[in-house]
Amino acid sequence: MNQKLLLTFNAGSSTVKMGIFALETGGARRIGKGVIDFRAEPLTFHLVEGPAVFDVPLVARTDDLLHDVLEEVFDWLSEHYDLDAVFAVGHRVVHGGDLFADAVKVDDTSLAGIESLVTLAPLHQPQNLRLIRAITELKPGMLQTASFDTAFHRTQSDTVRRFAIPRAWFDKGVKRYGFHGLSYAYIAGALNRLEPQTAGGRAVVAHLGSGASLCALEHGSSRDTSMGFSTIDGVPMATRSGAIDPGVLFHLIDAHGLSVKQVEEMIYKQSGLLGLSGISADSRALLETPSKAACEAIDVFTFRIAGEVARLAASLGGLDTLVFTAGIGENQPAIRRSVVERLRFLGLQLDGEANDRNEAVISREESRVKIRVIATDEEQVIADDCLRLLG
Ligand SMILES: Nc1ncnc2c1ncn2[C@@H]1O[C@H](COP(=O)(O)OP(=O)(O)O)[C@@H](O)[C@H]1O
Ligand SMILES: CC(=O)OP(=O)(O)O
Ligand SMILES: [Mg+2]
Repeated sequence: MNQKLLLTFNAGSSTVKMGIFALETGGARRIGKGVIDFRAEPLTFHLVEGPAVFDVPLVARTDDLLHDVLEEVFDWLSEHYDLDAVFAVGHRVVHGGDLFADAVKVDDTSLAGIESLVTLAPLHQPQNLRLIRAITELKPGMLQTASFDTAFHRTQSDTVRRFAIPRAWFDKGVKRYGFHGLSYAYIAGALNRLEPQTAGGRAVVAHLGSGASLCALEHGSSRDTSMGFSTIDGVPMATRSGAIDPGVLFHLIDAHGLSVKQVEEMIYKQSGLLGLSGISADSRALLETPSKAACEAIDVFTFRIAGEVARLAASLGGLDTLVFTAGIGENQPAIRRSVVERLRFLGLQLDGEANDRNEAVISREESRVKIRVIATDEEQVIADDCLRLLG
């Protein structure tokens, strides 16, 4: 009998990451990964199968229905894998609000719940829903599960989750939820394997990708995080502003006549590294560009990240471990160096050579805080959730 397969979808703000997992005794083992890059023109499917890497330009366009894109990707995948052996599909869904404390099977009820949260994550939730619907259409009867970014943060106290606005709004759901929970769950598991006694103790994890946030972990449980009600809050990102004085938004609307939609577009899509530099949303490009604006964009980015590490350390009452993860955190030594240098006053000491080589531990022996680089794997968390739910 053919080996059973499981697919995972992780729709972020700019890419859809796919995982192909084989079912084995003991769990799901990754055998392939793909990325559909919505920033590329033409749309590109990037497949990694062991040591082999394929880059396939797609005929489908960015504005085509996702199901056209997926059909083309599945055609391509079927040359490498027996797609008839796929027994389930697991999805990352960014917002679970107060409705979902854990991963769920997708059915009419859970789908309605996911849909009711669209306005809370306009950059992500619609894409998550489009993927679920496209699979339902392309593979009728396929078992699907949803794993929520927000669920990991449900261990936070109400003090952390409250905004200082009239308290009735908290009861109506206006509160800090936190995101990137699948990534933090993976890192908490990795810290637990590395340091079984303490799971890193009081740890701050910096998830720095296109979207970026930081999380305060106490022995592996979330206590605080930089993203709050929406995926805008916290540190600046590729195209999102990060936390901004709400007075700026009132001013743009009242004094400059911008519509709420225009402000939303600006804050989600034209700000962050892109807005600050006027050059690129990709920190790689900015580090290579010798211009004042590019330098300033990186400076603001690392300044705000270091500030958030210090705030979260205060939230934890101390700091034992700092972890860098996601695209930038795992691969960009210059950004890590700049963040850590700003935190020397907290006793952080970087091993410059280990940092330049992207090693697993990049702090010096005498550093008061251990600094680690851990590659995150949100798809593994989705696959594990999916297996657990479907038994
Ligand atoms: N190999 C790499 N080297 C340097 N930077 C990278 C690399 N891969 C990704 N990045 C950086 O990480 C960002 C994307 O991170 P990622 O975690 O994949 O984000 P997301 O899941 O939010 O799309 C890119 O914009 C780029 O700046
Ligand atoms: C929540 C979020 O910002 O996700 P991503 O980094 O994948 O865009
Ligand atoms: Mg991501």
